[in-house]
Amino acid sequence: MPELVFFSGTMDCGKSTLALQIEHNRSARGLVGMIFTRNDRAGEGKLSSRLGLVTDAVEATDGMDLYAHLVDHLSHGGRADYVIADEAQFLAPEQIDQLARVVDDLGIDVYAFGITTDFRSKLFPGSQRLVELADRVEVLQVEALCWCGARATHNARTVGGVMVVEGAQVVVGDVNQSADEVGYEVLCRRHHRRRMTAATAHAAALSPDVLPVSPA
Ligand SMILES: Nc1ncnc2c1ncn2[C@@H]1O[C@H](COP(=O)(O)OP(=O)(O)O)[C@@H](O)[C@H]1O
Ligand SMILES: Cc1cn([C@H]2C[C@H](O)[C@@H](COP(=O)(O)O)O2)c(=O)[nH]c1=O
Repeated sequence: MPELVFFSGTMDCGKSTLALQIEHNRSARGLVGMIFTRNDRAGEGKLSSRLGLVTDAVEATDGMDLYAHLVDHLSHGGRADYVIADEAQFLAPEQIDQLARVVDDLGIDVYAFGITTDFRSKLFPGSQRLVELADRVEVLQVEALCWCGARATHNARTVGGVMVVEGAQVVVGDVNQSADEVGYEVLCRRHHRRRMTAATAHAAALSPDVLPVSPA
């Protein structure tokens, strides 16, 4: 049975790498995929991983009907044995419905990859719809870690290393950004709730308030 599978996890846990591996393994066996992406850091129409691999993809723009795109492709003699959708959190809920229709009406497997929640721990609309519709939700096996060593479950947005909680839901960016840039850091829930990033934890550890005081 064809499936809609949602591979989810925090930022930097290997989702795009897995998407590229699935693409590689299938194309090595002569299968042909249709790859969608949206707002990849490498630029429009790219699916990239931090391991340095990148492939061309179809940019899923606002209002684009992904089901109609597939039907048009197939009816013009194109082939699609499976579909990959990376950065699926950025897709509109209607586009997730269209991907479900690809599975049900065209009998094609769809593998979607994305982060579930934003920097405020709120579901992205596209991810919410995937959780609602997917046949399976798979959490990636490679755990991203919080600075404290616990499993990272949340995405923090940072400015100069300090966690922020105001701003637009969508701001394309990366982890390990330099000091003044807007960036992201993955944290465990405890430290996300306390807004404690690696930089602020380090600063607190250096503060005289928390240093052990030797008796005079
Ligand atoms: N220099 C490196 N050496 C080995 N693994 C790396 C290196 N850089 C990144 N990675 C791996 O790549 C993962 C990020 O992969 P990526 O597919 O870009 O993540 P995602 O799409 O989930 O944001 C990291 O969690 C890590 O496992
Ligand atoms: C938490 C969060 C993330 N984003 C952006 C930042 C990146 O461009 C992508 C995630 O990409 P990755 O391959 O999973 O690292 O999402 C955002 O726009 N808003 C957020 O709240």
